[in-house]
Amino acid sequence: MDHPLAKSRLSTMRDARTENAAFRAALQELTLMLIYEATRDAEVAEAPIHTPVARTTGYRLANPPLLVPVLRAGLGMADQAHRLIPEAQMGFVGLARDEETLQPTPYLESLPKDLSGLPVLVLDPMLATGGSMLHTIRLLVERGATDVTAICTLAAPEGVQHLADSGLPLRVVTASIDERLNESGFIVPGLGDAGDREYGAV
Ligand SMILES: O=P(O)(O)OC[C@H]1O[C@H](OP(=O)(O)OP(=O)(O)O)[C@H](O)[C@@H]1O
Ligand SMILES: O=c1cc[nH]c(=O)[nH]1
Ligand SMILES: [Mg+2]
Repeated sequence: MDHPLAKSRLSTMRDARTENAAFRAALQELTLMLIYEATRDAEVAEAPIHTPVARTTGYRLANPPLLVPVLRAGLGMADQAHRLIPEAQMGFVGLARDEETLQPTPYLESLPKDLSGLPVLVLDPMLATGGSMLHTIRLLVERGATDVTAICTLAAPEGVQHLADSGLPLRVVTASIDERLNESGFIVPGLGDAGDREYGAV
């Protein structure tokens, strides 16, 4: 997504001087824009409605998606996404990346059993090596999902390539593909550890 307002919110998030509360606020506003972009081609159902003046056609999402925030950092996107799509169901995945191996360690999985026919929007601000997103998407595909969109505020080229190489059915909506990963697996220039910047260091 390329939009001046998205760039402005992402810059607030990147700025090391931005405190937790302002970081969460900017993430919420950017989430609104990313969800708006991700649902641009969503199927709509029509039904006749009456305005105070005339009869016209009303629209709603034909097949509301499942929202899946990846804890912790994705939790900061969940309420905003739900506000935009209140009829959506929500599932949860909890992962913490091992600082040495960079592999995701799963600690929570709360998803509907059957996802066939259901579009899924995965919410995680960061796509770095792509390991956490791939783990999450595999859980979804195992349950029959065939239409998965990863919503990330920013991504590393290495992570995008990792997802592309997986051959899994997915697309990525992001406000930026940054330069690279550094030797510690952090996105450069990035914004640091998204979970810590939302909620404090663990
Ligand atoms: O693409 P990857 O290399 O897998 O890295 C991305 C993951 O790292 C962050 O979570 P983290 O493990 O820091 O957990 P947190 O949200 O609890 O801080 C981020 O929110 C992603 O889930
Ligand atoms: O730069 C990064 C990489 C992984 N996870 C984060 O929160 N930030
Ligand atoms: Mg983190």
